[in-house]
Amino acid sequence: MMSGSPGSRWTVLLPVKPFALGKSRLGSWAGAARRDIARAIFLDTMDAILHTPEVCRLIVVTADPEAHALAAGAGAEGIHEASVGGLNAAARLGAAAAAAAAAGHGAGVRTDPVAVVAADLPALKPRELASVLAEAGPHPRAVLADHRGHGSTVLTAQDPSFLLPGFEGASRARHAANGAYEIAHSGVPGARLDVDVPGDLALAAALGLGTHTAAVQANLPQ
Ligand SMILES: Nc1nc2c(ncn2[C@@H]2O[C@H](COP(=O)(O)OP(=O)(O)OP(=O)(O)O)[C@@H](O)[C@H]2O)c(=O)[nH]1
Ligand SMILES: C=C(OP(=O)(O)O)C(=O)O
Repeated sequence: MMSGSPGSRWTVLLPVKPFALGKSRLGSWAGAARRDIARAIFLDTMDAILHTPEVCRLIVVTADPEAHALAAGAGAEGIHEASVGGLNAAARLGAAAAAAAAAGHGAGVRTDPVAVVAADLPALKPRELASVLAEAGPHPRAVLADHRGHGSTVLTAQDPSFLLPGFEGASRARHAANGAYEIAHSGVPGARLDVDVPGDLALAAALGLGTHTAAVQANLPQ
């Protein structure tokens, strides 16, 4: 749980859409439970990040008061998003806060690297995130492709001022074209498995869901 040890140096930005709006593509299958699924997936993603020793700071960026309360209860920080302006705008808000914190420490103080992590990774394991961050570390910017190879689930930057988020659509190619090093895909399936459609949840279940998502999923049509 965010040890603050000498090896823990990453700031993770975790943007999440209000639970009542997010994961709309699960709606026709999950019905009234869609909100519960969105919340559970966020909680499992956040738990995995908080149990990653290399992470010293977690900033949740959201317009949802419930997500803020859950983040605070878990020991994370929150940044309020005044309007739901998309993932890139939320990532930029978080990166600006991380950059401001670094500036506040004065000249010559090392800037901690930042990683934006998608909040829809219910099979993410701390050892996977640790491995992704270790590989990303030497590169100015780095990207992890999602399980389809089309989108991105993690984007990192050594300097938060140069995160340059280009999520949405074919974001893996966009991030790579914009200079981000492509992180190797082997051994981190949970870090790549963003849940967009019902079939993704079955794929995530095969990898091992976090406890919150597993509990909600048990009451849904299989
Ligand atoms: N803070 C914030 N997070 C966002 C926003 N849009 C998307 N996200 C988050 O970015 C991640 C990837 O987004 P999507 O896959 O589009 O997720 P989603 O919008 O919940 O799903 P759909 O409604 O099915 O498109 C998810 O963890 C979302 O919660 C936004 O406007 N603000
Ligand atoms: C926002 C993105 O993903 P999704 O496919 O989950 O919408 C993305 O991969 O850039």
